[in-house]
Amino acid sequence: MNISYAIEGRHITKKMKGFFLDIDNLKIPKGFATALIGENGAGKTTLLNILAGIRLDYKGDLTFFGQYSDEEKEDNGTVKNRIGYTGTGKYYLPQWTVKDIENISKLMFESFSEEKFHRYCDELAIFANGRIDMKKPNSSFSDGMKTKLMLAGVLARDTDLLILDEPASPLDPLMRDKLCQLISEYIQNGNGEKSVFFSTHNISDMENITDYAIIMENGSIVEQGFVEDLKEKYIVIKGDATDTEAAGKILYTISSNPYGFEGVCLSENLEKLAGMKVTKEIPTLSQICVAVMKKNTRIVMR
Ligand SMILES: Nc1ncnc2c1ncn2[C@@H]1O[C@H](COP(=O)(O)OP(=O)(O)OP(=O)(O)O)[C@@H](O)[C@H]1O
Repeated sequence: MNISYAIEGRHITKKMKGFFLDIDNLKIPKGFATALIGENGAGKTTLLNILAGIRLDYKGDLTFFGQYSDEEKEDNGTVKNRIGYTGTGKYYLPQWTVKDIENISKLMFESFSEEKFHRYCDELAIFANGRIDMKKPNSSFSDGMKTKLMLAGVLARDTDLLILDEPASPLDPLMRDKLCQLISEYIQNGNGEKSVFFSTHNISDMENITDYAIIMENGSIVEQGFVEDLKEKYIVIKGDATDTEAAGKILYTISSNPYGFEGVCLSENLEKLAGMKVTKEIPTLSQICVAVMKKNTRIVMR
């Protein structure tokens, strides 16, 4: 597969008190949905803020759309217009009404379409009665509604890259499903040119639309790849209690009870389990992520 990249990063570092972001090689493939996964405090928001241009105090080199450096992105409105961002913080001021958000978005972004904004407000069920209340202030929306309003705002523009920081977290299950549908449509309508990079703790909910996954731990990337490749690299193993101890020495991660064990194994180590009575399963992305996070976490897991 000939892959090009929406974002490439080299030696991205950012030092904060008690935390060091240190990413040697970052690649966000173009034309795909990439999930950024990691435990609390791993550095996901810090990284996304650097990529979105919210945080500029970092070291390293970034290239956007295969040609623009980060400085060029900051100086070049065209590049910024191609990127949409939603965050977990206060992106729209509390006193802004929906009309203000619409007017300010129109001023800031050439491609912002009122018609699309209204359509996405409608699709995302931002207004309970189905009628858009342009006078409603941002402060009067619930957290989920605020996130949906931000999503309607970015989707109303003609962008090539969406950077979404935990878009699913405040959404109800129905809206998570809707979010997946919208991300999927965005990628599909882009003919290989549009990409989405989102962080999430809701791996199972977002698994269906995730093409590429990046797993972070303590400021660094500890695993990344296309989901289909990761599902070949790792395998789920289940076996009897009599083999728990021996399997524990081979498996990547293991959990056990008096009846048996379940764990994740690197496929390349599978032959080392020869002689044990085990069953094998293709892992879900969620199982891979939990295994990689367990393996790399500094938290003591019982
Ligand atoms: N403004 C700041 N000043 C000092 N430290 C900060 C600041 N912002 C974040 N940090 C620290 O940087 C580390 C990474 O934080 P970050 O918000 O990027 O993690 P995260 O992976 O997004 O976490 P979560 O999943 O909980 O949202 C944490 O240790 C955090 O305390």
